[in-house]
Amino acid sequence: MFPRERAVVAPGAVHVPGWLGTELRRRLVDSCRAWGRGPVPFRQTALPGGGVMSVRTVCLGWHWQPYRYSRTADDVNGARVAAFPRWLVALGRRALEEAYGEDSGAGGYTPDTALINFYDADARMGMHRDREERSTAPVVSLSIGDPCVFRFGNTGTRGRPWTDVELRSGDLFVFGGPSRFAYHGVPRVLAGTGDPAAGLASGRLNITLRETGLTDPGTG
Ligand SMILES: O=C(O)CCC(=O)C(=O)O
Ligand SMILES: [Fe+2]
Repeated sequence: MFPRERAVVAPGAVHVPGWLGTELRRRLVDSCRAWGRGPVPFRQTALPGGGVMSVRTVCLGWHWQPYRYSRTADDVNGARVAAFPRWLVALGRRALEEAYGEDSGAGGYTPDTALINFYDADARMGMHRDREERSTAPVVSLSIGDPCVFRFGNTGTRGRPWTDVELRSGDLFVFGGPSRFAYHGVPRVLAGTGDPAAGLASGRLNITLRETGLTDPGTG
C-alpha cells in the first residue's frame, strides 16, 4: 500500500486523500442516516427532461432541485429541510484550511447547504456545474465508502480536458477559485465494500458543503 499524495488537479481544485479519520466518517454516516429519516427522505431527483437521477439525495439548510434552491422540498414532500448544523460549518472551515492553507480566508467560509448523495454500485452522475449558488465560495466535497472515479473537467465545456481522480473513503476534494464553476461528474463507482469501520456496509456517500449566497425572503 502506497500512501496516496495530495494533488492540485486544476488551479483551486485540491484532492486530499484520507483526510477524514474513522471517527468523523462514522459521525457523518450516522448523521446522514438520521437526516435521511426526515423531515425530508433521500430521493432520486426528477429531471426536467423526464429522467431520474440514479443517486439518492437529501439536503440540509437549503433544498436543491433542478435548478434552484428553496427552504422546502417541493419536489419531494413539501417539508422544510433539516437545519445546517454548526459542526458542519466548522468542518468546512477546517477542510478549506487543509486544502488552501492558513491564510485561505477559511474563517469567513459559512456553508449553508449540503447535498448528501448516496451511490449504489450502478449509480453515476453526469458532467455538470454546481451553479445554482449565488456565491463564489468553494465547494467542499467529502467521500465515504466505495471508491469512485471523479471526473474533474474545465469551466468551458462538458468535454475534455478533464482529469480522472479516484476518490476513496475519507477523501477530501475542494474546488474553488478559478475551478469553482468547472464541470465535474462521477462516471462510475468502483466495486467495493463500503466502509464497515464507518458503519457503511456498501455503497458510497458524498457530501458537498456549499455557500448558497441566498437569504430568506423578507429577512434581508
Ligand atoms: O459525488 C461526488 O463526488 C460529486 C457530487 C456532485 O458533484 C454534486 O452533488 O453536485
Ligand atoms: Fe456537483
